[in-house]
Amino acid sequence: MAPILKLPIIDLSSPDRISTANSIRQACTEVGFFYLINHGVEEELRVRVFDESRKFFSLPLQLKLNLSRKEYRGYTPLDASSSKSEGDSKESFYIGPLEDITTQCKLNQWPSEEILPSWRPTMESYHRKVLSAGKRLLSLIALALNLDEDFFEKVGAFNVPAAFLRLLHYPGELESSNEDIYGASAHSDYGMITLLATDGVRGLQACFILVNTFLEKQNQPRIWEDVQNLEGAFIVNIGDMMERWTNCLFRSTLHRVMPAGQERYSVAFFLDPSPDCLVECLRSCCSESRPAR
Ligand SMILES: O=C(O)CCC(=O)C(=O)O
Ligand SMILES: [Fe+2]
Repeated sequence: MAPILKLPIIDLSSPDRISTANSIRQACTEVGFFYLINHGVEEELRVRVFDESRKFFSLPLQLKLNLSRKEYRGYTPLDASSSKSEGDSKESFYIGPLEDITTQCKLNQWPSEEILPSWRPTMESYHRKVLSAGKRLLSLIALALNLDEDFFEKVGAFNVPAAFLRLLHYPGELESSNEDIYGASAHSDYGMITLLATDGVRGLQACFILVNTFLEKQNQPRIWEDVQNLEGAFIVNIGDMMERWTNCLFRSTLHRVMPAGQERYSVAFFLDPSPDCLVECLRSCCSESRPAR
């Protein structure tokens, strides 16, 4: 059994924004993971998203394959989700930005209304709500970085945010006893922030290492700790782009999903800046003694 990682709890609705920002700074510099509570996404909506996700993944494979992933939107079956030889035992479905001034909004794929009538409105509603929570969280993250609260808005990160919802299903029964098969093998997320909801089945682990530079990370022994679910909270983690944006002040922490011997569902929301937003070392994160990397 891996030790349990104790994560800080951040209250998105706390009136004391300065102290919340300080807690976020500590969480992001030390672990790169925290729980987010009072985020405004109703429990009832989360339950519906998981219900609809279960319904979709229970459909016959051919129906799911009709929505095979194109332009980062749609269905990825088991075994094809990883390019690594070890393989990840999961299937997934991506939903991209909903409101988009480019053609991107037409790229989303939706299961037919005859088969899953509430699917699209449920996912759209969740996408909008989590995006709104994510933007509010980023205003606190800006404060945590000694920037103006509306910094990310001002630099255009929210013009057309690259906000992707990823529904995940880990089937549980493994066809192989191969120890190299994971639910999701070790990775860091590539973007700004991720807001993750799980069904409570264990499996998620984060890797805690003391150093925080890209090269040094490769050579460190990996110590894995369990990230437990906290009822009603999002598990938030920092991605690689945010690590770079902050000159490696914030950590993009390696994580993975171990097979739990049980079916598992999760829903990740990856919030990245608008593609036209310039990402360059934040002025509050560099100094003479800490030059931009
Ligand atoms: O399923 C999970 O708990 C984590 C998923 C994840 O890390 C990802 O999709 O990037
Ligand atoms: Fe991840």
